[in-house]
Amino acid sequence: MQFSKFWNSLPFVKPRNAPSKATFSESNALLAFGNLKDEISKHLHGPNQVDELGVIWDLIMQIIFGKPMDDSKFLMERLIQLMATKNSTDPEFVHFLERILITQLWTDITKPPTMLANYSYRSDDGSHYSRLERFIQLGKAGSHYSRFAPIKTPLSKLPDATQIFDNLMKRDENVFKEHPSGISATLFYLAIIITHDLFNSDHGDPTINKNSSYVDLSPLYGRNKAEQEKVRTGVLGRLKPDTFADSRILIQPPGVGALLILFSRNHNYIADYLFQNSEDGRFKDQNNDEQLFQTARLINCGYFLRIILYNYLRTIFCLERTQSTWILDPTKPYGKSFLFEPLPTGIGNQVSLEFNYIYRWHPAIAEDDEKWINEELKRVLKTDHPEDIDVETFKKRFGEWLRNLPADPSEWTFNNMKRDENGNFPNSDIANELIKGTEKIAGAFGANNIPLTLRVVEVLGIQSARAMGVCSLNDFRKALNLVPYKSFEEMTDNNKVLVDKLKNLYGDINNIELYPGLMVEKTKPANEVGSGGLALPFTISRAILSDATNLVRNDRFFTDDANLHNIAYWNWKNLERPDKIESLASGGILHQLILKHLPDCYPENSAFALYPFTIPTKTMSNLQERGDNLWTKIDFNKPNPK
Ligand code: HEM
Ligand SMILES: [Ca+2]
Repeated sequence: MQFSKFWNSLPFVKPRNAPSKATFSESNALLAFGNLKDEISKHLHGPNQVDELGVIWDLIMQIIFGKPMDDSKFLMERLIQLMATKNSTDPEFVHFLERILITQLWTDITKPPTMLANYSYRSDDGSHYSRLERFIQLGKAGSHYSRFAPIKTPLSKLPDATQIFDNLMKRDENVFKEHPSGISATLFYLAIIITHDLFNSDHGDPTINKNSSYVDLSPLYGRNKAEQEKVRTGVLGRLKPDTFADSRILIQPPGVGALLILFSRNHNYIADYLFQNSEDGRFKDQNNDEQLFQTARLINCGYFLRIILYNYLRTIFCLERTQSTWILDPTKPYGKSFLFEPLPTGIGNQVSLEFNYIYRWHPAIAEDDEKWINEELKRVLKTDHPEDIDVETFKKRFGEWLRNLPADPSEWTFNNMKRDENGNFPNSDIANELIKGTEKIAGAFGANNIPLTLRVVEVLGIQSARAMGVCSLNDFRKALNLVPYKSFEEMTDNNKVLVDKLKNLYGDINNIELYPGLMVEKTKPANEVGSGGLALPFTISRAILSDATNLVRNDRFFTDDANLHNIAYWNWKNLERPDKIESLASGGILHQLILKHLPDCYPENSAFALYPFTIPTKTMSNLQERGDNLWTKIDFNKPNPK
């Protein structure tokens, strides 16, 4: 309970120096408390006075500071005795004590309830994540996007979307700008899995998100029952070999599919392990496909989250340059305390339109991947010039291509990789894509670094945003409680060329649309601990943290229901390597999947396994910054799996 609310609820306290209005200072609060204690003691008489005051005071402190109660002291019982004896002589005082007691009892139980006895697994389509009957659809696949920011300034006389792309966003030929913090393409392969988990806009109605609003590995497991059934074997909770559900991954650079296959293999490893080792014997029954599948999925999603927190976010914060293994963990419980309401967990989530645009990170595409995508798009869109295709033809041909894929995803392939007789891709093919991804430097954020071949995708994005009434960059900033930009100069860090272009296209700083604005605004300084890992555009760098916190904290399978029973007492150390390897990883987890599921492809101490999200030369210089000798224990050579 908030202190000020509690304070105002007290019936007779008129402290000296108490704050008169909503303003609050801790010293005033303490003074006021002194007064409260005096006031209470006036109502206590006889030999037990001091003792009784102690009982009441302990209870008040427990309510306010959320301290656990030592029930061996029988506080509750003694308070009841006190109330019973005083009721006839001092009813007002007893009324006050009752209020304290009832307040404590009432706040003990979370309202509305945050855990239910059923639905302990992730549903196939993201329904039933919120435990409130009214909200069981929240974030379900096929829902509308939510909207984050209201439109305060109507946008007017907007330039043609192609003009915006060509002037502000297009990567000029042979002018690839490298990422200033040495981030590798592999970091963005993970980012692509995250974004394809959260966003899947319906071409027919872009206000609809065909995916669930939860980080639940839907690229692997599918977005509904039909998709999920296609990737499952129906036996012992296993997935089909090296199979994933989201066909959109097939036109991504092959490293994205390779990374997703690590999670596919990880699922089967977990399911097999549970079947063979379940401590409480719950998987004894060989027909128990469903329970094994669901439990393995919960655990696999747990690995996904851990990799996001311990590898991805740490690299984004540029923490590898320090000896600290700190992570920002949005799942932490924060209970009742002095000044704060408990911070809810597991309440459900629905991603917004605006965040779909916040996460379009096409400037980061590596130079070599750009070439690859261009060839893919030529094939998929049946044209020699994907950059010139119009939006309607793009939707039509992309749709056709998706529909013509084999119905069974275990027959899909990418980058011409061949499955063996068991249906698996060769370890070395998967490893090589990840290794190449770590070798490739990503593109820098900021203006004019989006591959030309994605022109139609960008034009479609800008046009859809207009049709749906997405707000301006400044309105978005206001909604996030960031000061709006006052001038083009401020927004671009005085980049004259950009200022001129923006003036010509938009006229007024408040007229700049959200998405083009995000792609053009100034970026955070590179290589600085805090946010310099990704060196994102200012507004994006702030927004993704709010979004990530909500996504993770509001997912009950990462919080309230992430209990040991639901995951069959899985030991998270299961995939750990020997201590001497773990001590090289700065707390990272991803190497555990790489080394386990791609055996004999990497030396155990390879920078490519331990730090896949920065190019190896950069990993070396980052680690050297730490001031210890960790870097000397790491093998920076490119592995050569066969
Ligand atoms: C590396 C190569 C990439 C390719 C070939 C690619 C391709 C595409 C395509 C074709 C679309 C339009 C999809 C549609 O309208 O159906 C799209 C949208 C999108 N892309 Fe990318 N992209 C790439 C990288 C990235 C990266 C690195 C991110 C961010 C981490 C990203 C985030 C998004 C998002 C959020 C959308 C909107 C999705 C939706 O609304 O359904 N993409 N991308
Ligand atoms: Ca999802």
